[in-house]
Parts: sequence; C-alpha cells; structure tokens
Amino acid sequence: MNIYFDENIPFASEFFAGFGNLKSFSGRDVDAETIADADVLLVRSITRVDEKLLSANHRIQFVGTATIGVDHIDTDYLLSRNISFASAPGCNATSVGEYVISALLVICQRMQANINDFTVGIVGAGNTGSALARKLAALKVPYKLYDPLLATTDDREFVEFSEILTCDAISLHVPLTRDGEYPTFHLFDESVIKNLSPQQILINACRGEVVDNQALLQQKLAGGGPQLVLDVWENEPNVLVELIEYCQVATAHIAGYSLEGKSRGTEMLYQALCHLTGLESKLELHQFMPAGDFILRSEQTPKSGLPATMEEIYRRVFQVYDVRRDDQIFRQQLLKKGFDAIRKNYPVRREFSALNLSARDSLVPDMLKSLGFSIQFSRT
Ligand SMILES: NC(=O)C1=CN([C@@H]2O[C@H](COP(=O)(O)OP(=O)(O)OC[C@H]3O[C@@H](n4cnc5c(N)ncnc54)[C@H](O)[C@@H]3O)[C@@H](O)[C@H]2O)C=CC1
Ligand SMILES: O=C(O)C(=O)[C@H](O)COP(=O)(O)O
Repeated sequence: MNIYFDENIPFASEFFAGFGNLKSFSGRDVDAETIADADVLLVRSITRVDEKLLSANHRIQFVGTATIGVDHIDTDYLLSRNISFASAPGCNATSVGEYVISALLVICQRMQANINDFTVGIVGAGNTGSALARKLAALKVPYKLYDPLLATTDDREFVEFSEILTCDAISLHVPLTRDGEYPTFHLFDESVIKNLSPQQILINACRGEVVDNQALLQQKLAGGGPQLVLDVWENEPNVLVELIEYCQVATAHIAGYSLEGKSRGTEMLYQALCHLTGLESKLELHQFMPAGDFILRSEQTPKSGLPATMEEIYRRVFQVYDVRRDDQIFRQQLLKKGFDAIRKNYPVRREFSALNLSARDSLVPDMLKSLGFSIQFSRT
C-alpha cells in the first residue's frame, strides 16, 4: 500500500509505517502526477483535494485530512468515486480555545480591563466554539452563543445574530460554507463590520473568508472598525498585508497548532484507516507525545495591579501559551519568509494540560483545572 502524506503531519511515520510505503509531499505543491500511485492520501488544509488532483490516480481508496475544516475537500467527488474519507473533528478545538483566551488576556492587559467585565459572543457553537465557552466559564466570563443550525436541537441557550453583535468581544467558530440556509462566506461583510465599534473586539480563528478583509481595512482606514485578532485571512497564503498594522494580534493560521491538536488529527486518521482496513488500532498518541517542559521566565509575569488570583491566571496561561510570541513572529517574518514558512517552522506549543501543577502551588487550583491545566490535588 502506498501512503502519501503532507510533510507537516506530525508523527505520520510513527502511526502509518505499519500500513506500507510512506512518501511525504509538500502540501502546497502536490499535484496529480506526484500522487498517481497513492492508495492512501493524507493531507492538511492547504491541499485542495478534487477531481484535478485525483485525475491521474485510479487506485486510491482513502483520503484523510488531519484537520477540522473540510472546505478544501470535494467530498461529492470522493463519494462519486467511492473513495473513503475521514477528517479529524474536534482534534485541535482545545488549541483554538486556548489561542482565544490568550489573545483576550493580552488585549485586557493592554486596555487595563478586567476580562470578567467582557461579554463574549461566540458565533458557531460546535467543537471550537464550545471549547472556548468552557474556558470562559472557567474564568467566570459571561458569553453568548449564536448557532442557528444547533439552536433547535441543543439544550444550551442561544441568541440571535443581532445580539451577538452587541457583545464586547465576538469570536468566530464556523466552517466556511457558501451554500445552504446559513452560509458563512462574508458573514461579517461591510454592513456588519461598519456597525462594530472601536471598543469591540473581533476575533477570527476559523476561516479568513468568513470576514470581508477589504471591508475591514476600509473601516480601519476610515478610523473605525473593531479591535482585531486575526489568525486566519482571506486568500491565504497571500494575505492583505495592509491590515496587519491594524490588528491587536495577527498570526499565521496557527490557532489550532498545539502539538496535541495537530497530533490528535494524525491519530484520528490512523484510527479511521485501521477501521477501513480491518487492522487492529494499537497505537495511541500518548506513546509519542513528549512531556511538557515549561520554564517561567520573569518577563512573562503580568504587570501588577490585578487581583492576585487573576495575576495567577495570566501567569499560568502565558507560561504555556503567550500569543504575543506568534504575533511577533508573524509581523517580523511574513514578508521575509512567507506565510507557509512561518507555519512550517512553527515552534512547539503545548496545551494547558501539559503543565502539571500541584494544587499547593496555586492560589486558584480549581479555576486552573477548569481552564484545562493538570492539577494534582494531594492530601498531604
Ligand atoms: N485557525 C485554526 O487553526 C483552526 C480553524 N478551524 C476552523 O474552525 C471551523 C469550526 O471548527 P469546529 O468548531 O470544530 O467545527 P464544528 O463543525 O464542530 O462547529 C461549527 C459550528 O458552526 C455552526 N454554524 C454553521 N454555520 C453557521 C452560521 N452561519 N452561523 C452560526 N453558526 C454556524 C454549526 O452548526 C456548528 O455547530 C472549522 O470548520 C475550521 O474551518 C478549526 C480548527 C483550527
Ligand atoms: O483544523 C483546521 O481546520 C485548521 O484550520 C488547521 O489547524 C489548519 O492547519 P493546516 O492544515 O493548514 O496545517
């Protein structure tokens, strides 16, 4: 069996060597000829899988994407050729939630605001939106959910889109869709954006095309528009460079790039391929995952003035993930190295759960635990 995989899929060799011959490719450059003899194709979000890519291949049985989003896959075409398909729903949802929490704390610190005074509007209440909601709940930050597709079947309380637009921060967690009753392409178009005030925060960590980037830029040039946290951009890798200087946080589509998040995607495809081939699923991610290794550097501690408990939250969140690192890399390296190179060389980032703390070392162990950190509550 020939297994072709994107070179940016972590632990691909560890998980898939048992299935046959492994060959890696560059996700942006792969073409029909390269994968003509693939039985299995494993991609990430930058590879469009469609008739053009698979036209020269008459043997492929399985396509997997180690991502949550599937907007790069022509699933109708796969179905028409009876090719099995799997994605990795939820694999990096925690990572996205932690990205948004880190970004909100950075902005609160800059504004000298208290995160508990914010209400966060979450657009899309699936895996990533819910991961964020759980972390906000842990911090006792009020939030509202908008998801018209879930509203009729889900027990949680939902609000109208218009109510979301009044929130202090709005965080987007929808798939990119162009059809159906609730398409998300340019859900935030000029008419929506122009009604957001400069005091509001707009966070996009789903797909760039959900927000009209030109309309954002025009609002910013006119002196208006919300404060921006942009992880995703229209037309990646060719982003609207002029918009970057207007962002509080700007990053290279890495919200989901924790080592755990990316690797869970690989593990989920392994499980799907085991299922398809009838092979017993013996490998588990924890066999390959290194221990977390965190050193708390003095510059990561927040400025004083916060309540001690909140200071502890800032300290621990930034100890594991400070989004300013990725913002700085993006601003410094985008023009010199390019969008894809920043993503390819992404430094190892762990999730909050990789930091093991003793309850005795913390002022707020319960809150940190609910936020996702590993806390040992010992009796002695
Ligand atoms: N920046 C990054 O690194 C990452 C980005 N993503 C993106 O985030 C998207 C969402 O991920 P998940 O939450 O895991 O997906 P999900 O499928 O679990 O949840 C998406 C939710 O959005 C809702 N939805 C669909 N259309 C909507 C609309 N018009 N208005 C409001 N809600 C709507 C759906 O009903 C669903 O509940 C993915 O499709 C992917 O494109 C995902 C992971 C990482
Ligand atoms: O899972 C998703 O959906 C994402 O957006 C991924 O984090 C994107 O990562 P790449 O597939 O582009 O490496």
